[in-house]
Amino acid sequence: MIRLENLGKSFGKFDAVREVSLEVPKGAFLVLVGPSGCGKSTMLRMLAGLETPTSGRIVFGKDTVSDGEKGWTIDPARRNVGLVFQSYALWPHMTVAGNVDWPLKVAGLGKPERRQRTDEVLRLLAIDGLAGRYPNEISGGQQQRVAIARMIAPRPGILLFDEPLSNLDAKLRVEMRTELLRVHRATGATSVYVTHDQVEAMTMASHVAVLNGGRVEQFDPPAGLVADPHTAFVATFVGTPPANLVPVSALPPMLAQDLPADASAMYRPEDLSVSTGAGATSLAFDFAEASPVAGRVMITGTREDRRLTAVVDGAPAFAVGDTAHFVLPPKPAAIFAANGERLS
Ligand SMILES: Nc1ncnc2c1ncn2[C@@H]1O[C@H](COP(=O)(O)OP(=O)(O)OP(=O)(O)O)[C@@H](O)[C@H]1O
Repeated sequence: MIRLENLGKSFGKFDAVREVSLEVPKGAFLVLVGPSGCGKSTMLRMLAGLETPTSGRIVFGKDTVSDGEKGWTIDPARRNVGLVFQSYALWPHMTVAGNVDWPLKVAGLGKPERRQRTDEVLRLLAIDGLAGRYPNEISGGQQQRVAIARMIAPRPGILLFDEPLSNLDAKLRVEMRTELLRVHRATGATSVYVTHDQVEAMTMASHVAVLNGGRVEQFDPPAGLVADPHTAFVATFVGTPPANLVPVSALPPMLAQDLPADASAMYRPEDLSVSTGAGATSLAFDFAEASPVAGRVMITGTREDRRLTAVVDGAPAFAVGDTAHFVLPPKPAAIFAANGERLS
C-alpha cells in the first residue's frame, strides 16, 4: 500500500506539488499523468527518496518513509523501491547479465542466488539470449528491458517508472506497455508510473492521478475519468479522442438558453453528428481532417483557436476548408464553471 498525506514540495516560493492525498492498495498500478511541468517527476522523486517533501507524509505499508513536517526521508537504498528512468543508464562496460547482477552483488547476495535471480528476470523479460552482450550491442528496446530486469532483480516492493517508454518508437511503445504490465503482475509489486501520455495512462493504470499545476485534479480508475470528469481540465485531457468543451457563449441560442452564460458545456465526440447544412443545434467549423477509428470515422473541425471532434459512422465527403456543421445533442454531458469546476 502507498499512502500520500497532504504531500507538498516547494522549491523556494514555487509550489511544484501541492496537498496531494491519495492511497493505492498493494499490487496497484498507479499512473501519474499530466502536462509538462505539472509536478509528476517531483512526486516520483519524492516516492523514490531522492527529494524530501516540504509538507505532508509518504507511507509505504505501515511505515512512514518521508515526513515533510519533520523534514526527513529514508534514503533510496533503504526504502524497498526500484526506479527506471527514461534514459536506461546501463553500465557500458558490463554485459547484460553483469548489469542485472550488480545490484544483487551490492545487496550482498551469494553467488548461486544471484545467478538464479539474474536468469529468472532475464527470462521474464525475454532477453536471456542476450546475457553475454554489452549494452552497445543491443537495441534501445532491449536496453530498456535490461534496465527493467535490473530494477526488479532485487525484488523491490514498489516499482517506480519515469516515462520509461518515451525513447522508443510508437510500435515498440505499445508492445512494451503490455510487457511492463506482465512484469508488474509477475512481481506482485505496487507500481507508480509517470507519463504525459494519457493513452498510456488510460491503458495501463488501475488508478490514475491527473495532475495539473502541482495538484491532483482527479484520482480515479481510467473508466471513471472518462465517464465522470470532475474538472474541465480532466474532461479535455483524457479519452480517445477527448471530449469537446464549448463555451456557452459560443453555443447555438437554442442550446444555450438554460445554461450559465460564463460556463462551458462538454459534448462527447460520439454524441455529435456532422452535416453539410446548418441546423438549429449545429455549429459551423472548417473541416480539418477525417480519420478512420475502429470502423468509424473521426472528423475534426477547427475555427479560430477552437477544435471540435465528432466520431460518426459515416459523414459527407468534405474537402479541407469546407464548412462542416457539427450537430450537437440537446443536452451536454457535463457543464463546467469558468474556474473549471464541474457544475452538473
Ligand atoms: N530543483 C528544482 N528547483 C526549482 N524548480 C524545480 C525543481 N525541480 C522541478 N522544478 C519545477 O517544478 C515544476 C514541476 O517539475 P516536474 O519536473 O515535477 O514536472 P513534470 O510534470 O515531471 O514535467 P515534465 O513532464 O516536463 O518532466 C516545474 O515547473 C519545474 O520547473
